[in-house]
Amino acid sequence: MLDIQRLEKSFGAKHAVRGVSFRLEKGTVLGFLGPNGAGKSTTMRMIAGVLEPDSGDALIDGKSILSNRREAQRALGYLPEGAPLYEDMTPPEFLVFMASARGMNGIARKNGVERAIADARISTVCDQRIGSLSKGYRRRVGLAGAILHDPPVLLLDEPTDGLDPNQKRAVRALIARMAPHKAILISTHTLTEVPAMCTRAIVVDRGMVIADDTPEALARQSEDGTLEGAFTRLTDQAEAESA
Ligand SMILES: Nc1ncnc2c1ncn2[C@@H]1O[C@H](COP(=O)(O)OP(=O)(O)OP(=O)(O)O)[C@@H](O)[C@H]1O
Repeated sequence: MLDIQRLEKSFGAKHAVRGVSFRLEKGTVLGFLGPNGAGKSTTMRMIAGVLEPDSGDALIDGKSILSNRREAQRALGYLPEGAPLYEDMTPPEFLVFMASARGMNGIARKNGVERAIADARISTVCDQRIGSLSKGYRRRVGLAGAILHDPPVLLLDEPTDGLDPNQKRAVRALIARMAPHKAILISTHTLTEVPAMCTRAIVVDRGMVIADDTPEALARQSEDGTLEGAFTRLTDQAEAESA
């Protein structure tokens, strides 16, 4: 469903993403982990077609984000980091706008907006302007925008960032409900939620994939048996190897 092929990106002298490749099948929730500045958001932006790679490609449901961007983006729901939203709109206005931009009309648009509002649990804030919402609710409006057209592939950049524990649980439950029918890539710094949420985890460091396994197998690589321990060991090791 998602086939990432040797993506590369530099910003001036900074080689941010260095040949990242992986494949993701339906039913997989992949935790995309790595220290600050590892290249996670840059990789996700290239997959989403909002940043041009220097080389490499991403096939979304078989469609190239470079040569068939429109079709590829149709198969993709993307929650960017920070989720820039239209502050003066209410959530339903924003979702109708997004749905129209995606070519959804009539009953399909109405049903899509209603389903996204219910799934993201934002019905209680539908009368408020997005600009007046708390960080957590804005994140959930962004999430509603990403799932609006029920795409087979989801790219969620820190979806639980800024959410309180109840909202985090609600988002994890939503991801679990969607998981059997989709391929989902999630970046997060909250390692404790990875075993419960993800069936697989990739660790990137300095723009390269340095580990790819189940969260349980990764955790077993650490002395204390935790994913945090494995993360520290792997990323410290990467630092030592490149020193
Ligand atoms: N537009 C840009 N211009 C210049 N450098 C950039 C740009 N975007 C990202 N970078 C650099 O590329 C590297 C990777 O950044 P990226 O945001 O992809 O990391 P990340 O893994 O998502 O980090 P975080 O966990 O902090 O969000 C960093 O060194 C960053 O400073």
